[in-house]
Amino acid sequence: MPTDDKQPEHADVDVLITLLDDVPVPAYSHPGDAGADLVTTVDVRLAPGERALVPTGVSIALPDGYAAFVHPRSGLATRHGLTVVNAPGTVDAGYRGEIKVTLLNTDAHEAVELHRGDRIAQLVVQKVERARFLVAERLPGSHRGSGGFGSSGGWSATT
Ligand SMILES: O=c1ccn([C@H]2C[C@H](O)[C@@H](COP(=O)(O)OP(=O)(O)OP(=O)(O)O)O2)c(=O)[nH]1
Ligand SMILES: [Mg+2]
Repeated sequence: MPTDDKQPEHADVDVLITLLDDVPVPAYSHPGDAGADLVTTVDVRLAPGERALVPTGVSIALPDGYAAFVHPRSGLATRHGLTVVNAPGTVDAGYRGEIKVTLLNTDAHEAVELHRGDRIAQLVVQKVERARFLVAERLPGSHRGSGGFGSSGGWSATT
């Protein structure tokens, strides 16, 4: 079993990983962090409004009952408007391909330049429930009912 100094001393789950490139094992920056950072293996330049599918050089085998979610990094989002189009991207337990990140430059004016090795997103490993969907004639009542999409107010935007 490969080991890495940066791996947390106490982990909740072991996840097998293969490194498809010369990249670091995804690491948590601080104890207690939820997301382990993923890097890009390529240089990318995203024009305003442009998106790209960016390889990370890692593939993983999650245990059954887990999924991993590809989240944006808040610093890149705040400073450059860089986000993950499908945030959070879902990595299924059965997926053995390379994890990729669909980055989007939401900035209206500035291009974003990323270089090989830059940390571009973070991977959150979580337990997930699988549901059995049971078709019913009608659903049990609830306080919310069918209200949604701003039904609780607190919305000052006008169109
Ligand atoms: O940000 C992401 C999202 C997904 N994936 C990989 C892992 C995931 O298990 C697979 C499929 O993702 P998803 O189910 O979201 O995509 P889809 O468009 O429904 O494709 P598929 O028909 O293959 O399920 O793609 C990534 O590498 N990065
Ligand atoms: Mg799918």
